[in-house]
Amino acid sequence: MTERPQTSSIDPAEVAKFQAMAAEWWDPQGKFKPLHMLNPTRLEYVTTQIAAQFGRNRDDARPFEGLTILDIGCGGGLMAEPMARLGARVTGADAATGNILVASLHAEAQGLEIDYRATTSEALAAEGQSYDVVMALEIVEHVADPADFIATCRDLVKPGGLLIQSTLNRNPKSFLMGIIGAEWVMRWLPKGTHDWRRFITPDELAAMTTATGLNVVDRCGMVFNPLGWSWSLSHRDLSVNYAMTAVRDA
Ligand SMILES: C[S@@+](CC[C@H](N)C(=O)[O-])C[C@H]1O[C@@H](n2cnc3c(N)ncnc32)[C@H](O)[C@@H]1O
Repeated sequence: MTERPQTSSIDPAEVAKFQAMAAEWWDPQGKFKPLHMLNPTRLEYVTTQIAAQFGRNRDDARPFEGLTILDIGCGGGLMAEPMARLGARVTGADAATGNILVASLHAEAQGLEIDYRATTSEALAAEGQSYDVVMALEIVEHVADPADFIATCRDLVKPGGLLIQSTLNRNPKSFLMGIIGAEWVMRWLPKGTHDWRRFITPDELAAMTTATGLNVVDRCGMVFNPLGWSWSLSHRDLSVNYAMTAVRDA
């Protein structure tokens, strides 16, 4: 583990926003509707990357048996649950205690064993925890210092493991789609959920990730098609939502 001054990744105002919405995590028509819509596409991306890195066959019933996964900033567990169903040993961590309560109750009702913790990346790193895969999905735009947060995530990845991040690009189109479209026109998200200035371009995210010593091996867009009302993966279009995979050298 790299020695760095211990700073907090928490931006209290950001965490308070999610704490206030905690009860709505599992309502597909509620305040997290965009994440519910995006989830199958994110799952497709994440499972493809993990299967490729660890030589697993996604057609198996539980292809990720034996792998440990940390879902940092797990919210209500929208991604933690499917990963547990695929056989992984999942830890879900979130700074908002309300989220962890909702996530734990939901997993229990589903008969899923997930180790949910109200904590932060830096606290887990300080405990010396490490995982085969760290998923940091839609969180880097909400933390106090993205570069510092990514460096802590790197510490949490075992050698040979993966850090998979997803976030929003910063450009005029993402302002139109991510703020005006999603928050003001469609009202999919409460106004103010996102601050466009905190969105991160793929090059910025790749630079911050590479600076930690991780190797970025894939960047992929997640594209909303308003005609088909569907999402798809695209390695050509990273203009709004995108994901990035990085490997820690073995
Ligand atoms: C947009 S939500 C994404 C939730 C989940 N990853 C998903 O995509 O379904 C961001 C989450 O990150 C959490 N969060 C923000 N800052 C955090 C921090 N420093 N440590 C842990 N969780 C944090 C928030 O409480 C919130 O639940």
